[in-house]
Amino acid sequence: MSLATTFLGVNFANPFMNAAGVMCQTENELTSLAQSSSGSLITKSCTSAFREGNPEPRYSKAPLGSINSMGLPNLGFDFYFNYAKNTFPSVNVSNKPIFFSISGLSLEESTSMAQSLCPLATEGQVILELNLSCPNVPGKPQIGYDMEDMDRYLNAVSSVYSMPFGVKMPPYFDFAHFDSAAAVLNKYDKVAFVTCINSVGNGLVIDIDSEQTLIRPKAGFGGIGGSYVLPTALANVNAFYTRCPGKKIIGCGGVTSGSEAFMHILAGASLVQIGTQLQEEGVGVFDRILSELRTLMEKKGYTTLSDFHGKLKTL
Ligand SMILES: O=C(O)c1[nH]c(=O)[nH]c(=O)c1Cl
Repeated sequence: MSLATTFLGVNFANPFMNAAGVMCQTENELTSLAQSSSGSLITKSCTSAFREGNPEPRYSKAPLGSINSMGLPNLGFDFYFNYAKNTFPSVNVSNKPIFFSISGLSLEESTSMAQSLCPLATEGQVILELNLSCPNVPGKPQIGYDMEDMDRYLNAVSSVYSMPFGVKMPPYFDFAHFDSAAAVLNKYDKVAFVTCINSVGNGLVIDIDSEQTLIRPKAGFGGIGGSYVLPTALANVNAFYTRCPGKKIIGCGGVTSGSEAFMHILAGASLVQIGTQLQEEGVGVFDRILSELRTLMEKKGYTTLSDFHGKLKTL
């Protein structure tokens, strides 16, 4: 029985990692992930400069998951670059790969960061996940919901970034949108993986006792994560898995146990990101879900992920 896998020519001890944004903003959080049982980790989506983010409370647990409107708080590109280049190698006891998330507030900012990151990628130190789906920066619509904008971003980043990279996509809810988003992604061979999904944008969770919203920013509107989004996450994983045959899929959304991880892999995910459940449970979630997935595979007679990867059966 092995949960090891190869992704973009890199070896992973297991398919699990954090979702960008969760437990990955500070050095301590990143090092805690580096020394956890995860197979890899990803840095908080960064902008060129330090960002305070939205007023708190900006994250809340909710009955079936979470709501957040963090507003892209991060320590700035240089911090994460230096972490990945200098600090991470010294704390990376299990030699796990590290992903690097960027989310500029403009095409120029994202392109500039990608260009600066490229040398580290060519040295095999990082894998870029370009975030096209932050729902929480007031006045900045999600790039992934504007096909022409997404095309322009991918064209610009591809022209300065010489290595394979991936994109973090928003959830789509219509076959026409799966088709048009996949058509844009398939124009770019350098887009080697697609991470589905980011939080389901601009939900509203209400506390019936206080009759208030749970978070302060944007009148309480925020990205929804956790069990609420599992069916949408699985659908997006499978929709892009079938529409982008030359690309790998990373699944994100609603993974709280080995069962949901199994579903994501069955739907086509090669790696699996954990967000809300990691935020609520801590890094022990990786040990638990690894054990649960092993037990489930044993029960079904599978010994490797490829035994069931992408093998979802339809009726
Ligand atoms: O508010 C955030 O920082 C945030 N929150 C999300 O749920 N997804 C994102 O991509 C980002 Cl960038």
